[in-house]
Amino acid sequence: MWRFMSIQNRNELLCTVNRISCVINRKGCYRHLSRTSVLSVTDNTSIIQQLQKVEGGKIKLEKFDDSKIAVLTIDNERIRNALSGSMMVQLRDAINQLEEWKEGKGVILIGASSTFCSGADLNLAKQFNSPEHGEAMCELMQTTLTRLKRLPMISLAVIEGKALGGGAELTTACDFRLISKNAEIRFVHVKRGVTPGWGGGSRLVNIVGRRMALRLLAGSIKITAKDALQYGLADDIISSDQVTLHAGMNWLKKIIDGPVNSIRGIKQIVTYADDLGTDQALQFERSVFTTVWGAPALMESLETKKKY
Ligand SMILES: CC[C@@H](C(=O)O)C(=O)SCCNC(=O)CCNC(=O)[C@H](O)C(C)(C)COP(=O)(O)OP(=O)(O)OC[C@H]1O[C@@H](n2cnc3c(N)ncnc32)[C@H](O)[C@@H]1OP(=O)(O)O
Repeated sequence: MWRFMSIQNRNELLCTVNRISCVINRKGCYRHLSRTSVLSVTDNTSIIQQLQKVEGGKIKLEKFDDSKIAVLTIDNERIRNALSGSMMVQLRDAINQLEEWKEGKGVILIGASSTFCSGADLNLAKQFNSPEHGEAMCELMQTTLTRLKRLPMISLAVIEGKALGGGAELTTACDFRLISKNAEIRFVHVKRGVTPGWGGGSRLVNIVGRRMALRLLAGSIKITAKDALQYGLADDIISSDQVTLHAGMNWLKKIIDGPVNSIRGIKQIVTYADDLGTDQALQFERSVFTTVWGAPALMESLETKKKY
């Protein structure tokens, strides 16, 4: 449960989200005071260490200081960018780094080698098939993806090729989705006799609504680019003559053109509104506003008549 706590002083706002306490400062940056699990207190450390031993592939994080956009690449070409155990842990570590990147305004999630992600590595599912392993993997992935969704920068999934099972779930952890003309998203979980477990089921309801989510999940319906746009799952289609990463960068740059404090503040306001009741969200919005009102970006724009 989210709990607004107090304005520390004019410069800092202290709040807690479940067991995570964070402080938001005048620059719109936040830092965690503690990083315990968002969703569970179960100590799954040893199981996560076992999962981590299922190696293969990598998660690459690049931060571009000029555009203030980071690119997270899912790279496990041999098995169509399926996530090995070590990649799940690397994804968590990359989110740690992004939380510390105070200048960042945007983040792109993309797959290497012209495809997005074919879900969890099925070899991992074969080796670690107990409910305890399922619980530990879900906790790791849900916590990581919840933190991705709540980053104070705007996130975009750029989908080329296939996003299947857990791969489809990953796309739902981003604020926006761009999909290339021939790409496909499919929640294939029922075909494997399972359900979503990385938080994608719950997030899908928020994105497309309850009835459409039921259809897409239970029916394991193949979602083309055109369908995704029509269902509100994608925000735009990338035409075949465009390089997908460039198209994603250009699309995102238009949204994050404003000053860093405003962009990060807005993302946090929207995140809180999404997770809190209206009263708390309004209170939080007011509190973030006090960190930008009278701050250098506004004063400079008043002084020089500059518009961002
Ligand atoms: C919580 C998430 C979790 C869940 O609970 O649901 C999951 O995500 S489970 C995984 C769900 N995903 C799938 O079921 C996708 C399975 N893969 C495919 O359907 C196809 O491979 C593909 C992704 C459509 C690509 O087809 P194609 O281009 O024809 O290539 P191949 O089929 O020949 O695949 C090449 C190579 O990759 C291996 N592969 C693909 N996906 C996975 C995966 N998820 N885990 C492990 N390995 C995967 C595939 O077996 C081939 O290997 P080789 O036979 O050794 O060449």
